[in-house]
Parts: sequence; structure tokens; C-alpha cells
Amino acid sequence: MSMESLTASAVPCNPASKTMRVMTSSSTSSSSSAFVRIPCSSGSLTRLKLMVINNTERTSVSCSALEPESKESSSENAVPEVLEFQPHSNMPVMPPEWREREEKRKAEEAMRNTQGITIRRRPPTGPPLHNVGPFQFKIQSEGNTPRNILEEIVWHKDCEIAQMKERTPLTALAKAMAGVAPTKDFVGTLKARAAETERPALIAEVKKASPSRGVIQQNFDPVVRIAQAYEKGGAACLSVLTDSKYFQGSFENLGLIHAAGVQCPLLCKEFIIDAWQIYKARVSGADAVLLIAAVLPDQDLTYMTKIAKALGMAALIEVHSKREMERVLGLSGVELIGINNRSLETFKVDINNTVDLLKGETGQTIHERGIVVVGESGLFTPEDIAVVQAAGVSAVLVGESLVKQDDPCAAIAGLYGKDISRKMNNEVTLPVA
Ligand SMILES: O=P(O)(O)OC[C@@H](O)[C@@H](O)c1c[nH]c2ccccc12
Repeated sequence: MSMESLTASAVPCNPASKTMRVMTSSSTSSSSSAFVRIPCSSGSLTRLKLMVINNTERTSVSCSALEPESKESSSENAVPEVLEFQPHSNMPVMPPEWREREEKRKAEEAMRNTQGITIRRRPPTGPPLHNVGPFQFKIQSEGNTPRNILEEIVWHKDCEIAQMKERTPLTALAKAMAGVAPTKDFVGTLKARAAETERPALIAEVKKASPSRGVIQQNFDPVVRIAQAYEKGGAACLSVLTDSKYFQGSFENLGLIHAAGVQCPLLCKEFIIDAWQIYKARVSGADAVLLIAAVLPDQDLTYMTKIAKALGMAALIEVHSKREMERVLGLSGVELIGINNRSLETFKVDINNTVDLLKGETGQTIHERGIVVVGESGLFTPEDIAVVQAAGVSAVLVGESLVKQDDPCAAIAGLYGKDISRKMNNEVTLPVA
């Protein structure tokens, strides 16, 4: 077995690491692994698994951090794969561009923290790559591992948007805008339907799957079986999930529903972190977009609401906690707030979240300002609808309980405990935005 020594550069996410010499076994073969040990800042050792993936000129090495070594396992005998590790004193410097980016990211992170936003945005280029001689590798650390599903989705979205922008730049979207029909009044429709039915207006969601529930409906035909059935059943508006990786949705579904001539205004249900997505939503036929307060700082919420309005769309700003509700009420131009009963971080669902967040002064302020509130998630029965209606919502957003049933149209009557469909001779004329 040949032995080859490699020199690693500094590992910025581990301040204690220095240039190190790592000896790996059979590093000339195309796939081999070795364990190396590097000291943590605390002085204890962290064991890393180093995987040589391909031994060409740009060989990459994946490197995953194992738990810090316990006293028992730190003996050479317990970890025979550890071959050699030697820190040297000549620590290479972090490249200046990376340091600049890192500083910017830290400043943004600090600003988010002051607003209580726990969801971190990944630096635009992702976590640093480390070089070990001809090898490049990433070390998993607290800083580059998502802490919950929402953070994972948002980080993935960042990469996805970069690719989508490359295929369709903003200029192309702006051009395509000329060919799309005028938007419909999302908020006006909710108000009108709530007044008509004396029940919260329904935003019915076209949702095939979710990270918490897996696939909800195998027989998923977004246009005919679902969207058109929802409209027939009396939905005021529709929500169409466009995230593909976690919800198996698509912008194509949104476009198809729009093109099929569905009259209900459409909400583009997406994890928006970049203004490009708002343009994409509009071009795909959306009349409203979702902005999540747990993800977007105040500045972004305000800026993106303005963009949505400038494009003729409404912005549904989603909150989950009291803190987020307070932040959103501190912004101007807010017309539509969604209270999510499901935590996107833990998946815990509690319909009393809507009740709690509308209690007292908050509910009063919302009422006085004429803001339309939507109760979101976990609504299954007429009793659930009654609970959130009594709390003060004028609309509800429902996915799972409708989409999982074979007849989504009949499911609406079941959910409301009454027929809320528009009558046949009652021609639908929707307000135009
Ligand atoms: O399927 P439910 O429990 O009826 O929930 C619908 C809707 O509220 C939920 O899909 C949702 C609310 N906010 C979101 C944000 C992103 C993705 C999905 C959501």
C-alpha cells in the first residue's frame, strides 16, 4: 500500500486548525478513505472522515466531521484508521474575497438576529472549500449544516434560484411579462366571498406532498381533478405550491392552472428569498405571492411587498409567532397576513396559534387597519373553521384535508359543513387588481 503525504491549507471554520500534514492510505486509488484528527478550539480532538472521491487532477475529498473524540476512543488502537496528523505553524491566510464575504454575511446575520430571525441565509458561494494539496473538501460544521427543515429548504432554494436565473435571467422574465393577462384582485376576492358566504373565504391549496406528510395524493392531476374541482366547490382563491424538491410542485403547474382558465385568483406558494421569484410567479400567472416572516427581514418584506404590488399582485405575509406578528404590524403597506398554525421548523401544528395571535390589542389593530387575516394549516372540520372564524380570520388556507380526498369539490362542503359553491346562475365576476 502506497502512502502519500498531503498538505492542507487552513480550515477557517475551525480556528484552531493549522496547516496540517495528513497521510492517507492508498490515496492513489480512485476511492479510499482515511480518518484524520484535528484539534478543536477547545483543545480536544475532532475526528474527520476523509473520503477521496476521485484521484484526477481536481480530485475532491469529502470530509465529514464526526463527534469530538471521547477519551476512550482517542487512543490509537480504537481508531486504527487515523494515520498521522501534525499541525504546523505556518498558517495560510484566508483569501481576502472570502473574508470580505464572510464579514458581510456576519453583518447580515447580526441584523437578522436583532429581528429574531433564526433562519440563516447561506453565504452566496456556500461554505468554504478547503484544499489539501490537489484535493478540495468541505468540512461539515455548525455553520454549514442546516438546523431545521425550513433552513434546509431556504439554502437549497438559494442554489436552485442561481440555476434558474442562469436559464432565465430577469430581463427575459420582464419581456415575458408583456404577454401575460392582467392580475385578479386576490384580497378583494377574499373579502367579497367572506361577505357572501358569512364564512371565512377559502384559499384551497394544490399540494401533492410536503416534508411533514410525504405524498398526500398519489393520483395528482393539478388542473382538472384538483384546481377546477376546488373552483366548482366554492374556493375563493387557489394556492399552488411551486417548490419541487420538498413539495413536488412546480411553476409549470401554476402556469397550467392559469392557462386552463380557472377564475379563482392564484397564490404562488413558494419560498421567496429573491425578487426574481416574484417576477417568475407573475409570468406563471400568479395574482399573489407568499412572503415568510421567519425567513425575510423587515427590509426584504417591505421591498418585496412593493415589487409584488408594482406587478399587480398581493403579498400574503406569513407569521407563526407573536414576535413575527409584531414585526409585520410595524411595516407599512401590509394588507394580508397569514397565521401559520404549523411551525415550519418543527412541523408542530396547533390551530390555537391563530386564536392566540389575534387576541387582545393585536386583533384590534388588525381589524382597525382593515388587514385581511388568513388562518393557515391543520384545518380539517367545520369546528376548526368555526374556531378560527371566531378568532377573527376572514379567510383560511387549506391543503391536506381537501387534497387527500378523492372528490376535492365535495370535500369543501364537508370542511365547511355546508355548500359554499357559487350558484350556477350567479355569474362570477371577479374584481380586477
Ligand atoms: O395542508 P394544510 O395543513 O392544510 O396546510 C396548507 C398550508 O397552510 C401549508 O401548506 C403552508 C402554509 N404555509 C406554508 C409555507 C410553505 C409551504 C407550505 C405552507
